[in-house]
Amino acid sequence: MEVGFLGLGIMGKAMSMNLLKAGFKVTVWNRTLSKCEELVEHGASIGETPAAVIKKCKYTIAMLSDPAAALSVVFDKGGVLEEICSGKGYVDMSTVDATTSSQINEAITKKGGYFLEAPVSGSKKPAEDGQLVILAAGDKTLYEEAIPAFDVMGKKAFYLGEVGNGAKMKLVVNMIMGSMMNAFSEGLVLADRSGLNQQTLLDVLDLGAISNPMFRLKGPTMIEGNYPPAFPLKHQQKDMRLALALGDENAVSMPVAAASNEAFKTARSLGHGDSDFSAVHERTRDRRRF
Ligand SMILES: NC(=O)C1=CN([C@@H]2O[C@H](COP(=O)(O)OP(=O)(O)OC[C@H]3O[C@@H](n4cnc5c(N)ncnc54)[C@H](OP(=O)(O)O)[C@@H]3O)[C@@H](O)[C@H]2O)C=CC1
Ligand SMILES: O=CCCC(=O)O
Repeated sequence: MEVGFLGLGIMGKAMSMNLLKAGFKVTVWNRTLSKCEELVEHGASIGETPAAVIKKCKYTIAMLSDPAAALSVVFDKGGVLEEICSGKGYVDMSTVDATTSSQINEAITKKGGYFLEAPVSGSKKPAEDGQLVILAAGDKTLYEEAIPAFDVMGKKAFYLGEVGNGAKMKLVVNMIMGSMMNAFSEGLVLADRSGLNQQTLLDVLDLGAISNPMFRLKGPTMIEGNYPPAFPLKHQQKDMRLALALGDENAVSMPVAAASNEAFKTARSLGHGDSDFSAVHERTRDRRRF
């Protein structure tokens, strides 16, 4: 199957590589062209613009940083809308808000194309291992046609109904994750400052009811003060911001998420935006501030 792929960041690179390895013919595009090289070495072709990729492929997947990027790739010059037409499917797997997804859906369907949003749970390693959890919503036919690709990229795909539901589910999940990360970070600092061994705290947590893969994976590197980017902090803060906006729309009070968003914003302002989101720990343990 011939598939287009737009956006070769941490996630897009791993996901498109898996498609190539599984035998898909993949045409890639990335704003920074040099990121296409490794994919080309593994057999991918390059499209010069998003429009060129759409023209060549029946199905195109996008994995872009945020709503501004997702909209730009569709609506700007050389964008998806220039070539999308009847019989072509566009699957946006970026984490965006429901309004952005709906705008893209409307524009694509107006031109005869069909659209699916399909944000994912799971980070760099699950993307490399084809173990993502896919939260799809939108055109049911396109969902069914995308299953062979979803089976390569993920371990489970959910179909959640109308466009917007995938985006909302993803934001709820990441809002919980971001709040958990802040509580975890505060716990590590509290243990340390009150004279406890942080590794022992990790061992205790791992044996109890709140044991989870995130604490297990991030705990040791947070203790070391090491934050190699798997999920960039700037994207986690974007997700907290979008989740809080969803809370506003639905009059849901979320003081824990709001405080976590402030912590991520502070960490961004301290220069940790491109580090892993666990670098919010640098803000928590900064003695000059707290
Ligand atoms: N990393 C993770 O663990 C996870 C991330 N996500 C979500 O997936 C998406 C991608 O994440 P990730 O791969 O980590 O992010 P990266 O920052 O590594 O990659 C972002 C991609 O978006 C492109 N991009 C950014 N702005 C623009 C623009 N204006 N026009 C065109 N392209 C643009 C970048 O191009 P360029 O190379 O030129 O900068 C790059 O290809 C995000 O929505 C994120 O929230 C979801 C699950 C897990
Ligand atoms: O959006 C990023 C999610 C990261 C994860 O699920 O581990």
